[in-house]
Amino acid sequence: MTPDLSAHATRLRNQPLASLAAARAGNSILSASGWRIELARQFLDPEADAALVRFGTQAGLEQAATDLFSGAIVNPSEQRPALHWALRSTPRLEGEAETVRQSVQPALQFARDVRSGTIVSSGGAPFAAIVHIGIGGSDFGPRLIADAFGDSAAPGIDLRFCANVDPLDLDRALAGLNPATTLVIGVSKSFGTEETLYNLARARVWLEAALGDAAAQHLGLVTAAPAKAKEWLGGRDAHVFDMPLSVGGRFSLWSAASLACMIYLGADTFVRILKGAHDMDVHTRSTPLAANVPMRLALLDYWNTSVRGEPMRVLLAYANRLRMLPTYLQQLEMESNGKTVGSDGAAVPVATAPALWGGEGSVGQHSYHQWLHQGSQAVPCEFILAPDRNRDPDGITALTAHALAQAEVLANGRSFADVKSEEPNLTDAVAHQKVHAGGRPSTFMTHATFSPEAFGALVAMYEHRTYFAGKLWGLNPFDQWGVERGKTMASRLKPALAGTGTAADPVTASLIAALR
Ligand SMILES: O=P(O)(O)OC[C@H]1O[C@](O)(CO)[C@@H](O)[C@@H]1O
Repeated sequence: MTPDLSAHATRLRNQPLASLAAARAGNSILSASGWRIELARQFLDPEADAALVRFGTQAGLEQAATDLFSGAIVNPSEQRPALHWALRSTPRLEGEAETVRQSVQPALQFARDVRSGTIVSSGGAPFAAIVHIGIGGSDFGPRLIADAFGDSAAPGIDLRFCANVDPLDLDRALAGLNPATTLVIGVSKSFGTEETLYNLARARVWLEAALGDAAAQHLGLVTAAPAKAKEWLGGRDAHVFDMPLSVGGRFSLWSAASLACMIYLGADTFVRILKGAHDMDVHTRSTPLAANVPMRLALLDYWNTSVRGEPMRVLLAYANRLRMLPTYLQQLEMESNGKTVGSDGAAVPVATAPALWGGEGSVGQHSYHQWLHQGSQAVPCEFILAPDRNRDPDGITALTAHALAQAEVLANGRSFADVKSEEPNLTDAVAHQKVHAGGRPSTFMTHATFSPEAFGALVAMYEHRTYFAGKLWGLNPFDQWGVERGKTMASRLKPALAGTGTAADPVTASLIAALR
């Protein structure tokens, strides 16, 4: 961290956020793809902003963009480029990037064929249900898309998701479905994830019990490991789709991994999502740092977390369509930058990715907003206000008013004097309990006409932000070695759970003894 940045942070730390914000109201706006991003309520002023931009330039953010979009090896520990952006590129590309771009087409065509009735169930009836089986990046993205635009889904198709190895999850997903008209889609980039293989095996038994060999027509597999999928099929047939190796799981919602959504929502809606994301790619690769939305937001993350020491960021999605976005972004940002060792193997000298949590506005106001307003931590918040404009105007006005009010009160607070002047009959004891300290910084994002394109652009913005933030921390945002140890240990504990082995750790051993 440059002494320059920490000096600015110290200088601004005790300045009232309300006055800092008032001085910047309306002139600290970033915009791209129809998204307007207000940064006035951050502990920043023009000097600190300029210092951050200088820091970003020195850190090579613009070169990082060139590296990403030129297919350079930006994932050194796995020696891979990160080509998720190619999946949504409209212009033709070269080499591997073009292969990645083309990889979406077979899934889109399959979706069109299912919707048109060209592809039907083994008995000839149209598919009436889809069960998407996958976990992590092979689940959160498709689930987010399906939930965000489910109101425009094809009538007559019931889409269910299953991720957990808890058998109840699949039982619920299959409950009441008829195997004869159900399509099971298994998504696993590695085709090696225990939860997904467990659920897929059970689903296959469910299909085969009813359909015998015809079950193959009811099974779709999306993976970057076709050989493993073939082995798992054991000579059976199935619809198999490619998921490029150069696309990280948590960056894969643009790929065939979202086949279930392509069928459920229609290929056209999915193509609109890709178009919006591509639009954000064009902004990201062509806009100088100072006005580059993902780069500036990555610098803001570095500022709040590594310079100002904020351990978390709270995402408040004031749009029912985006109610699953916080969960999706938890994986994207925390699995990407939840690390303390750089891609060079050295310890990173500053705090890295903040804990990200949040939920749907205004629902969260009746839950954790009490903590946000009067808790002992003043955490940075991020508002996304993007309701459908063509719905009941009273509701839209109310939602908008609540989002604006929350951001204002978090920043400006409410003093004891304000409380007493507005509610003079209160006892001092109660009046003090109504004081809001304020000083809670926030970013406020709005979009005039939320749409599949706006959605695509938003998610792509977060992807690039995550990449650039990883760059500022000197991390490799595309690997996730930290998830492996738990998986290894889980398989090592199974013999002890079965009573045919022992657990090395005494606490685990006593837990197993109690469980058995
Ligand atoms: O798509 P796969 O290979 O089944 O992996 C699922 C998820 O598991 C992880 O590897 C974490 O365990 C994620 O990165 C990934 O999205």
